Amino acid sequence: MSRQVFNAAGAATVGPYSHACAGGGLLYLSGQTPIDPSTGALVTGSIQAQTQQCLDNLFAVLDAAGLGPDDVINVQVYLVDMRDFTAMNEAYATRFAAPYPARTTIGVASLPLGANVEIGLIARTR
Ligand SMILES: C=C(N)C(=O)O
Repeated sequence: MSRQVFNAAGAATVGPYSHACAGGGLLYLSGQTPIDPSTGALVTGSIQAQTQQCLDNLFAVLDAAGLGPDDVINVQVYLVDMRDFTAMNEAYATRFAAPYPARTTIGVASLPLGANVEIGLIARTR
C-alpha cells in the first residue's frame, strides 16, 4: 500500500519529500521554511514575517488535507538564532489561538537555503 500524501500549491519543498504524510490517525507535515510559494523565493526581513510565511505554508498543506489550525496538536520550531525567540512567539501568536498546540523550539546551526526559521507540525486527522 502506498503512503497517503498531501501536497499543496501554497507551500514549498526544497528536496525529495512530500508536504505531508498521514498515518495512525495523524498527519505529519514536513518542515516549512519561509519560502513564498508565489515566487519560490525565501522571505527576507523580520523573523516575524518569516515565521508567518512558514505557518501560512503549513496551513495551506493542512487545508489540502481538509484540516485547519484547530487540528494541530504538536509544533516543532527550529531557530538559527535563539535571540529571535520572542519575535517568533509574537508572530506565532497571530496564527494560533489559545488553547495552543504543544510545541518544542530548538536552536540549530543552520537551515536549508539559509533560512532563519523552519516549522513542522503534527495534526490529528478527522
Ligand atoms: C525543509 C525540509 N523540510 C527538509 O529539507 O527536510
